[in-house]
Amino acid sequence: MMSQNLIEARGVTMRYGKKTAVDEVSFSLPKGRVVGLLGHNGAGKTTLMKALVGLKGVEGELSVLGLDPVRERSALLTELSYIPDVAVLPRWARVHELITLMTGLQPKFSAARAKQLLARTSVGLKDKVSSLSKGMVVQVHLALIAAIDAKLMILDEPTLGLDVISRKSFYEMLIDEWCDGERSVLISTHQVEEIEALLTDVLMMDEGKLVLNLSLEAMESRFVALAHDAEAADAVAAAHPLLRYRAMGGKSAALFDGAPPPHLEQLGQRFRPSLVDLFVALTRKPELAPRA
Ligand SMILES: Nc1ncnc2c1ncn2[C@@H]1O[C@H](COP(=O)(O)OP(=O)(O)OP(=O)(O)O)[C@@H](O)[C@H]1O
Repeated sequence: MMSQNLIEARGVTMRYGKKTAVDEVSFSLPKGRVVGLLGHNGAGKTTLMKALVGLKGVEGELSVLGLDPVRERSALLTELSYIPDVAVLPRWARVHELITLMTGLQPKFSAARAKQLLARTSVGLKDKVSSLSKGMVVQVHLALIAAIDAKLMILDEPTLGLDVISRKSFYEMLIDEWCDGERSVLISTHQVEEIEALLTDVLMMDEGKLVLNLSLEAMESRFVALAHDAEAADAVAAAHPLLRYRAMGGKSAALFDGAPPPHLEQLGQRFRPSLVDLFVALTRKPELAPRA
């Protein structure tokens, strides 16, 4: 029977020569989710996304929208909205020409919908791509792919190089205009803080491995942060938290997977850890990683 999930990955491994870029990754992506794919530079995010759109084959099992991404790539591409990390729009083109181009290329693309989405932005249909700012180009790109009637959108670092206002309007357009409770979107990004409020789920990669696959709700009930005074530091350290850090206001804090031991709870104050704290705890900082 065909799976209800938009993505099913079982033991997906991907290599470049001897380098394992994606290591035994398994996850399912149901409909109606906004999933953040997080990881340091080189963690394997782009490589995994390449597999999802059939640009690179995998060892293991991978199904996207019920299709084999490599063998059934052309069918898959009509059902998918995708912006790669190297996305460029032809600089010579005018926006209305891009709409015409998409109409010819994508059976599920709606020109009327693209125009409606562009009306949200300050971009005109007659504008040339070369005259647009980086932020405007990314908005045009989003309008074009969000006008595809698809169930799944894959965005590889879509807001790279944009200022905070442009990033905000990008995500607003994505959530308002594309997410409808049925469609799902998988977004890779380094802007962990900014994206936390948008996400329903998080996938965290570290050196090719999936180190966390969790809904934000589950994250809140599973991980506990404890703010404590300096005097409690030794007792906290003895309980081997995932991470010890400075929380807001400079107070010492520790992050636990599960409830901290009862004797510690009395020494501190529980608070909700942020996704950034969890990210730091679960992924190694590249500058600290020993290289073989
Ligand atoms: N074409 C390639 N040939 C050889 N090795 C590659 C190639 N592309 C990526 N790699 C290696 O695979 C690993 C994963 O790279 P990938 O680009 O998937 O990481 P990423 O998480 O997307 O990083 P970033 O956040 O910097 O974009 C890295 O060690 C990288 O050096």
